[in-house]
Amino acid sequence: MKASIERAKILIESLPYIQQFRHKTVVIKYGGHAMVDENLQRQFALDVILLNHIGVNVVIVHGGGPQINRLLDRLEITPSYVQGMRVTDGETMNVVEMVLVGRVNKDIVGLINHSGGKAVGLSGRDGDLVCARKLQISVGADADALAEAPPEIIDLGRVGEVTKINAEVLTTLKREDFIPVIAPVGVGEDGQALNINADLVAGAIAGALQAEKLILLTDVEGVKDKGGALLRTLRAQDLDLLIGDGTIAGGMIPKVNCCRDALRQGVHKTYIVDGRLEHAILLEMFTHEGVGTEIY
Ligand SMILES: Nc1ncnc2c1ncn2[C@@H]1O[C@H](COP(=O)(O)OP(=O)(O)O)[C@@H](O)[C@H]1O
Ligand SMILES: CC(=O)N[C@@H](CCC(=O)OP(=O)(O)O)C(=O)O
Repeated sequence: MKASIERAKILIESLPYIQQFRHKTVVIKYGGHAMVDENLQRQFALDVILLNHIGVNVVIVHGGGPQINRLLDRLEITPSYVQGMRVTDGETMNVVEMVLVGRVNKDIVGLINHSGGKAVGLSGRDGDLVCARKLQISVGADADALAEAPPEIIDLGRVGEVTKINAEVLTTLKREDFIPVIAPVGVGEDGQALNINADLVAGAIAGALQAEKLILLTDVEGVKDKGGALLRTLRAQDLDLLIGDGTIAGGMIPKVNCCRDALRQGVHKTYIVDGRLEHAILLEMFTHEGVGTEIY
């Protein structure tokens, strides 16, 4: 009986959070590195279903970088990245779309539905949900180079940046209480597929939906300082300094930038959380201490 009363108390402790998040939109980015094993994937699906059942509008955007690399490896294609973005030629684009839309997306949808939820899989090409243009990045001259050397424009191939989110398809799904699961492949101006970093898609969708929260699940406890200590909070205006001095690097750069953009677009709160933690989403949303790093 004592244990049952304790369980009831825990449920009651969640009440303020349930009241706070009911009817609010929460966008969760499920990174490829966070899809560690079947047990964790099941816990992720259960967290999402619970949120949906208590009236939270959950939208999932997933990645799948490591999963793409496994197939590229079998095809003997060597992946390459510039500033955390995959260089994507035509053949690589086919693999990206096959893996993200055909495999990873369907696995997540299958898991949620098999566990009692109602998920629908989409890519950014469905209903022109994620419109994009070709991304061109410039790599500045480094500190040792001549000051007048112009920055080099790098062509990443079929890599996109989001230009517009057509959210009608998401509002239609929401009316029937479906959980959208979105693969980060966008539609270019020529109607062709563009490969977009999943963090950037999640941020843009959170902005378009004016989400209450954007939660990025990854494979570290959160953003760390130079000494490797977890930063529980981080001001958006301090990000450039930390990127400039190399404290924030690699795949963490698009993550923090997408949190900053999302905040600018009106998203209320943004978090970078360790997806390797069981029930990471519930811990972040339903505990006073929270987990991971909040960027505000
Ligand atoms: N300051 C930092 N704090 C934490 N992680 C960092 C930092 N700078 C760079 N990283 C790296 O960013 C990685 C997360 O990015 P990425 O591997 O692209 O994740 P995902 O696959 O989840 O999108 C971490 O595993 C870590 O190696
Ligand atoms: C342009 C670009 O880099 N696209 C990413 C899309 C998948 C992704 O972002 O997956 P994670 O979140 O698991 O890293 C890629 O091709 O890997």
